[in-house]
Amino acid sequence: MAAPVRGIQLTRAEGLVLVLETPKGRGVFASKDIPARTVLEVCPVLVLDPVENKEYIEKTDLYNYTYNWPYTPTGNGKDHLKGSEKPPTTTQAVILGLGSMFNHSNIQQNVGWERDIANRLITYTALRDIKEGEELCISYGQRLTFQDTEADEYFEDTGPEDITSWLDYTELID
Ligand SMILES: C[S@@+](CC[C@H](N)C(=O)[O-])C[C@H]1O[C@@H](n2cnc3c(N)ncnc32)[C@H](O)[C@@H]1O
Repeated sequence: MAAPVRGIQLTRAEGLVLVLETPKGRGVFASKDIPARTVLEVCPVLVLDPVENKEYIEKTDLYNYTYNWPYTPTGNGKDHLKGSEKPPTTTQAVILGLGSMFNHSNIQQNVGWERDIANRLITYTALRDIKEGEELCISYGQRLTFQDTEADEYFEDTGPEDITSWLDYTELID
């Protein structure tokens, strides 16, 4: 009998489909009801060298797919960004698997994610019960690199009385 394989358990929940043409490009949707707290996907990540990221990746479309990731300086001085005396403590990471396909929503965020720094993984989990047909969305935060298709809805939802949201909104369209 073969020895058991030791490794990290990878998960992809059932009931996830990739829809190719949505107003946000491709997106992940539920093809069946998904209960809250379901682990949707465990994604390995590729942590980028900060200098390579700055010099190359940031100039490509991949820039729109990377996540912030902590960086431990090598100590060899080769990871200093141009003009900086100190090595960076953060870099960017490319998320493999379905992780890179989750679109952003401020108003319908239903997926949370957590970094596992030591194992270079991200785990995506359902934040609430998700109904068949819903898009699965994470929040990218407030500083977006594109025009949010839901920005108007977000504004209508929060209203100008809510000064914090108003400021967030103006930041998005700057
Ligand atoms: C990580 S990718 C997500 C997958 C992407 N839709 C695709 O087709 O490859 C991020 C990109 O998706 C698009 N996107 C994500 N959320 C969006 C939103 N709320 N409004 C408009 N575009 C969005 C933007 O083009 C963004 O740069």
